[in-house]
Amino acid sequence: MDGNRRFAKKWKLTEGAGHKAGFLALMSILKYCYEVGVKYVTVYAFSLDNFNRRPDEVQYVMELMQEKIEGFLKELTLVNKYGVRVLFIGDLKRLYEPVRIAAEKAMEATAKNTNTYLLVCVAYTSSHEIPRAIYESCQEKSGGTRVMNGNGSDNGDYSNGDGHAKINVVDMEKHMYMGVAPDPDILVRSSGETRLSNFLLWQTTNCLLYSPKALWPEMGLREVVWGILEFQKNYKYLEKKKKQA
Ligand SMILES: CC(C)=CCC/C(C)=C/CC/C(C)=C/COP(=O)(O)OP(=O)(O)O
Repeated sequence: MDGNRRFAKKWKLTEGAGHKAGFLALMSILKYCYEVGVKYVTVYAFSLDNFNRRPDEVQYVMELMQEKIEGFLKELTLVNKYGVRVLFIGDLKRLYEPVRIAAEKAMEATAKNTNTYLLVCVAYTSSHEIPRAIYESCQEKSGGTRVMNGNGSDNGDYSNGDGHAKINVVDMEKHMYMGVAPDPDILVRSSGETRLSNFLLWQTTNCLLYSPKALWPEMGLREVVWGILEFQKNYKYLEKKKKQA
């Protein structure tokens, strides 16, 4: 969701108002996605790197998240009627505690829904997710026992006993935060940016990158429809690439 602060600057608003406008845009995009039948939507709401921003901005975004998740919890009847399951993805212990508590409540309250999935990446970066999945996979394979490697020195490897941790893609995907969802078909980055910024690096090998010029708060139905048309145009090619992988 790139461009909240630039949107604020453009309209001479406070930075916080830019983030609020970003949240409103998110709500309308989610509604359009629901209407056109997108089953999985993943949003990059706050990266681990975003914690390095000015403390007052971090606090503002955390408070905004808390307010919105708590508001969401008050609408559970409607949420469950539409069958929306919400999952917060990332190193949740890095969140401000009230946000983490509200996020955990939202996950628990929607855990049985299967109609549509909203994955909210918070305190997330791929460069945290991938090494963590390697570590967890190795630990699982070695039964959590730290063993000596081949030359007898304990270098911190987790191994199955012969000096090598035998992990594969299936092990890794089991331990990825994003293992709960299929790989995305389209990655939308607003503001015309084409950098991935440490988002879903493992999951986007055969994914279409779509980068509309609109700043995130300006995103609307036009961008959703255009993104889907772009995907349809490239569908056969992307499917062929997936099969070759
Ligand atoms: C509950 C829930 C999902 C809440 C979402 C809250 C929200 C809108 C978070 C976005 C924060 C953020 C770092 C946006 C990126 O724009 P930017 O600040 O990097 O803007 P810039 O690219 O113009 O600098």
